[in-house]
Amino acid sequence: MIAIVPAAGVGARAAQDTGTASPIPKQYRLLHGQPMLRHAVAALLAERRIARVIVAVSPSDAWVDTALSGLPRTDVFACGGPTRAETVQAALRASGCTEHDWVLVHDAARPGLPLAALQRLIDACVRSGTGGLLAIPVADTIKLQDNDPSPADDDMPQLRRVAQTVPRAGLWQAQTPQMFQAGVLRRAFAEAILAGVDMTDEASAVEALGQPPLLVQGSPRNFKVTWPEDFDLMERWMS
Ligand SMILES: Nc1ccn([C@@H]2O[C@H](COP(=O)(O)OP(=O)(O)OP(=O)(O)O)[C@@H](O)[C@H]2O)c(=O)n1
Ligand SMILES: C[C@](O)(CO)[C@H](O)COP(=O)(O)O
Repeated sequence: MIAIVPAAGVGARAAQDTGTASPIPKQYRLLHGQPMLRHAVAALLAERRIARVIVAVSPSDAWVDTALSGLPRTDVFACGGPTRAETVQAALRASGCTEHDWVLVHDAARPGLPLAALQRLIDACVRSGTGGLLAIPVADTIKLQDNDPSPADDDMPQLRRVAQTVPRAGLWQAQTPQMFQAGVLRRAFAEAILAGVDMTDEASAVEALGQPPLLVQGSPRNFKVTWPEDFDLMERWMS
């Protein structure tokens, strides 16, 4: 069993408060004294069934060696692509995994993964022989925006209205890790590209193959650090 950590993003949304692109991608910003990426990799290494963690970074990355120095069972590939899906696909190609090897894909931007949640996912997938993902049931009432925002001006930001309330029963928010056998993932990526599926996660590619993944209870702690204010929130969880 291996893990792939896509870490080739630029963190544009997290840099929005600065008004300019952050000079350092979010996965290298410090949380509780260590780079976010190091926390994400260490969370995977805590599970001994994961034999190896592959971290996929941008070919122009200048930070990864320092961020991960001294971590065992960890390899870095400079195979990052323009999208998360392309980064994961390139890492999978480079991994040398055989058809039936289990692969867990976990965002560098989710440094708070609890060991218990990781173990729930691995146990459920291995016992059932089916791929799956961590996810949490939606807790809020869900609104769909209309398509007609008011124009923004100096005094007033752009305002939107509700088009409708979407029933939330049965809706889950997808997290990572997402765990599949390497052969399934390879076929899913290849077919999703041909069919033009918008792959924001691995599960959507596998769903398009007609193989429904398992939904395994994730954790609020495992949220994706995406916006500027998320760093403070994650710091608080970690302390
Ligand atoms: N071309 C890309 C884009 C994203 N990722 C990784 O995919 C994960 C989830 O993506 P996200 O949180 O959206 O990160 P960014 O793409 O960096 O963020 P943004 O969309 O705000 O720029 C992150 O670990 C990110 O580094 C990647 O490996 N390759
Ligand atoms: C994979 C993921 O983290 C599941 O929630 C998410 O889809 C990544 O999306 P992003 O748009 O790349 O942040």
